[in-house]
Amino acid sequence: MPSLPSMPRPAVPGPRILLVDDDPGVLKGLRGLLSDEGFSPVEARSAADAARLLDAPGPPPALMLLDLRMPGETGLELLARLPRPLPLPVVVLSGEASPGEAVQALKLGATDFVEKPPSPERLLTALRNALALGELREEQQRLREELARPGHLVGDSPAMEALRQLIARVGPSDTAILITGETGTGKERVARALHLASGRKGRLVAVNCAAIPSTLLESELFGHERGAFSGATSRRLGRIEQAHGGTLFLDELGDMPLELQAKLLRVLETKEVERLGGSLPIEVNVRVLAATHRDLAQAVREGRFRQDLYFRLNVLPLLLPPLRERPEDILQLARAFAAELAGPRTPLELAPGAEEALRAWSWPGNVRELRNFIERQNLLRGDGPLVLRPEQLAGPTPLADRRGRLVPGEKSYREHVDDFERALIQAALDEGGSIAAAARLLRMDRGNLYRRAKALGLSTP
Ligand SMILES: Nc1ncnc2c1ncn2[C@@H]1O[C@H](COP(=O)(O)OP(=O)(O)OP(=O)(O)O)[C@@H](O)[C@H]1O
Repeated sequence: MPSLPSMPRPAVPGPRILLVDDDPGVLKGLRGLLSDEGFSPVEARSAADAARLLDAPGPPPALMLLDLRMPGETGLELLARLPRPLPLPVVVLSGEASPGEAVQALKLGATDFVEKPPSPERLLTALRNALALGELREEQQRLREELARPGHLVGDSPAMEALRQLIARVGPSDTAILITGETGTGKERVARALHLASGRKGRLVAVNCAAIPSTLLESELFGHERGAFSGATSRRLGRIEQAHGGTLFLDELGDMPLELQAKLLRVLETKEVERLGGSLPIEVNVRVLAATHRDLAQAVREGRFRQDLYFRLNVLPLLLPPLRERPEDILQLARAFAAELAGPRTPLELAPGAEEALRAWSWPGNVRELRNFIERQNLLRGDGPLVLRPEQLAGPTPLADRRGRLVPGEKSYREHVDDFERALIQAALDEGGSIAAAARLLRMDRGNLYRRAKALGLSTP
């Protein structure tokens, strides 16, 4: 076969750089330098011209190189009136006489400044760094928006991909679903995603069966008529009725007392609920989602969980793997939490070894622990960048070491207190073997202990 003559490949246009300078000589020099380096320069002879170009429809240039001293509106004035966050990264060009103005420009959001006349190496380095930072910020903004979407699950690991597909498939059905997985793996978030995928018009009503004392759980779920028991001064709708037309999410179902399990099974089978003290069953249309970090099959064998309810809920089991089994998700989640907590203008930086340390850490509190970790580092950074370092991942201070040497600035007062509290609660959980026993050991309210343990990233027995 005759070979085709080779066609010249069309050049891919490089990033568009908006050059703003009133001096035609400077513009000419910059244009030559940047074109040779593969950029596509766009020129403006005044701040007003630049503002017009930025207002034009279509995506803005990738970066603006802005002279500060110009007749009419100055570079600083232009910078000050641009929307926040800045629509593009800005590097300023400042004459030697204007270091104060350069500092002012940085305060107004410019990424860097280069003195005039610029050395080509310095200028190109500044442009490349600013472009890289701009890309990072865009990525942060995208992650932040993703995380803010209710029910959105961050993570591209095969396990998360499979989970997303499963949610899309089973979300729209009315089948009850049991979501299992260690503490903090995202069970509640998955429940939210399932509710959104269901298209049901009603609300998602969540009940945490471990946080509500068992004596109150029944009236919380089923509601009561006036006078049903002492203190029932008026009729109250239970959570099951509140979820009518929507989804009832029973979190920590493994902690539901056996008698209530029987009542719940009846609701699932008859689609009716009876308020405490009421005489008539009320029809309800609810989709039930349940979650637990316990091994329910084991609980069934031990007689702590009803087998019939387990079978009824386990038609579509959905298992969330622990974070340590999907290390590909760790960095992506960390970046999403950083974008959420520190804002898109403070990208997450990783010191050498940090990525390895993040992947190597066992994350016993899973995604919640990772989020708490990023939140802590964000609080500690003050005005500085959000940098993760391997040594920040050293485990909680053991109780016995709490009188160890203090390293200046290493940890805040709050972090020391959290470390101490974490170790104390962990010790009580180890000793007691259950939330109730640990709460007794610490003479603490059970619900309160449960919430503190969660907040500190501990898994509860
Ligand atoms: N894939 C994910 N993407 C984004 N955020 C997540 C993801 N998984 C978990 N999270 C976040 O991590 C935190 C813990 O998640 P969640 O409360 O859903 O866990 P859980 O498994 O229900 O925990 P528990 O068993 O302790 O009740 C929440 O802030 C949640 O938004």
